[in-house]
Amino acid sequence: MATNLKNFMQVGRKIVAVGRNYRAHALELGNQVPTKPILFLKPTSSYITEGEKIKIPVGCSSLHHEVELGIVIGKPGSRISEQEAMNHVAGYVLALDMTARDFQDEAKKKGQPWSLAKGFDTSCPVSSFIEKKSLTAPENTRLWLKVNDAIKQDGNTKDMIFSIPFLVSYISTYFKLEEGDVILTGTPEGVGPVCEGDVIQAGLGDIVSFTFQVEKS
Ligand SMILES: O=C([O-])CC(=O)C(=O)O
Ligand SMILES: [Mg+2]
Repeated sequence: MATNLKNFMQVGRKIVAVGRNYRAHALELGNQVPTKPILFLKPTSSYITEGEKIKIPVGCSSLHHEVELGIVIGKPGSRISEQEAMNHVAGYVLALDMTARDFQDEAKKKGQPWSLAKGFDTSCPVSSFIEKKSLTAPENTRLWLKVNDAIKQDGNTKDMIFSIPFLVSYISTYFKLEEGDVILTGTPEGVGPVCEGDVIQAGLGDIVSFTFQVEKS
């Protein structure tokens, strides 16, 4: 099994994201706490890395930050059991699931998909690949995010509703998981808007942090 996927962004063919996997975040946006995972896809063309800028999509008036733990798949599989799930994980990535909240609200009202709200260019800023052994407690790690030095999100992966092994198993029941694919595990509470010129910093425990600036399209 490949354990080093430094090039996961080139190798992986999909980003499967989980919505409302933290109770407090589901509630802060007036949504129900889910009883099974809510899944959506982001295209891999939405990846950016440090040095590139987050671009506010044309017509968006409420671009929200969502800091998330990403799981990088190393060993492919379908219908992976929860017991086997961690053997399919090659490592992790710190990610932002940037969300055009006004687009999402409109889509929700009209029963339309979230593809535009969640999948526009630059909507998935990521850190470099984190080796599995570097994150010893993925189920109990701090996730934080600051905008212009003010703390906005300060959560912990222990508050996930659905665990990492459960998500790998559940997702692989429907989507075959392949090398380099990324699962975004949802965001803790404290999401909010960013504007042109804002600076977003985020971190995962004391393992990795990154900085991204926001600009107009
Ligand atoms: O847009 C949302 O609230 C759903 C989502 O991505 C999350 O919970 O991370
Ligand atoms: Mg999200």
